[in-house]
Amino acid sequence: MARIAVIGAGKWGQALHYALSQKQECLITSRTKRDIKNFVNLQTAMECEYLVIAIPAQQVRQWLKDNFKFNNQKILVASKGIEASSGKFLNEIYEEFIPRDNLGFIAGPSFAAEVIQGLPCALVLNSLNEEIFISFEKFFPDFIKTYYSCDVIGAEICGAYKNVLAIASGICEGLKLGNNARASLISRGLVEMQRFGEHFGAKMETFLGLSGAGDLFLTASSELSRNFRVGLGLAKNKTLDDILIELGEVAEGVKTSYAINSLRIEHNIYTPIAAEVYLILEGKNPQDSLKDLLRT
Ligand SMILES: NC(=O)C1=CN([C@@H]2O[C@H](COP(=O)(O)OP(=O)(O)OC[C@H]3O[C@@H](n4cnc5c(N)ncnc54)[C@H](O)[C@@H]3O)[C@@H](O)[C@H]2O)C=CC1
Ligand SMILES: O=C(CO)COP(=O)(O)O
Repeated sequence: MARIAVIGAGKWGQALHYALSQKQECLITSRTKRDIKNFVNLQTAMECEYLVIAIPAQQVRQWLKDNFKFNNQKILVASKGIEASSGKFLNEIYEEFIPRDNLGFIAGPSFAAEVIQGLPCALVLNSLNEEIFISFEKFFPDFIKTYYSCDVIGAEICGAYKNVLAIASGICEGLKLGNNARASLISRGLVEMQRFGEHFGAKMETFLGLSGAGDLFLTASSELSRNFRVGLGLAKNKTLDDILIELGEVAEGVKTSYAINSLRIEHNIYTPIAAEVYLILEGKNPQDSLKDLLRT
């Protein structure tokens, strides 16, 4: 009987399933049946001792309410985002259903498209309980190097915030503002997400490591990123609806922009880039955002 299963068979779930199948049998399940080796129904997957959950952040609460039965499973959360309706971080939502000692969170630069080809990558497994890291690290294949961190909130904020900054970077690219502008945007973005994280108790070093700078540099500089491509579309004045239909996959930065906008107002945090991304999603002209960013 397999001990580990991936829940969610989107791009990231499938890539993690490929990686976790290298050393042992790994099951996978999703809402719709897929033609993937070791695809099982949800009930069978849920019987595994170790679960990796890769469903979009905005669906997590409802999915847990409707489907999850806690049976002392150890869980790695693979999603990156903040719940827009409540401004809650994913660890807060999961902890409403599962004891925190059973939870871990994946962070770090990791395009699914490269992981599924077995290309080398480094990930951080974050948990308040180091035993979760010790349990899961042995499942990962040789082409993935895993690191441990106990900074769950820092990892959560890095993974969510960098998606919003990737939208900003895609806009910058789409407007053909040049390499200088993009480097400035990314480095100011890193300072901004660090400031946001500090407010919520994140460790500053997390922002300079794989989870922060690593994932931000990756996502904010490549068309492989869905969030970056949303930015490219916005710069071309496409409607958000058209961009998301064309994308056909989740771009977490969109809803997370709304969550960050509510949190920055509620907690009075200075987040100029995320604020402009939110306004552009609400219809502001990107050129006007640029002028405002250069002025403030
Ligand atoms: N694709 C990537 O390179 C990476 C993605 N992630 C994160 O992983 C999460 C999932 O992303 P992808 O798999 O790439 O997205 P995707 O758009 O490829 O797939 C999303 C999956 O979630 C499932 N899903 C949607 N609504 C659901 C619901 N209500 N209940 C259950 N399942 C539902 C879909 O059926 C689909 O299988 C996101 O939070 C993303 O930020 C993290 C690291 C890398
Ligand atoms: O999180 C990711 C890589 O680490 C994937 O980013 P996108 O969701 O923007 O494609």
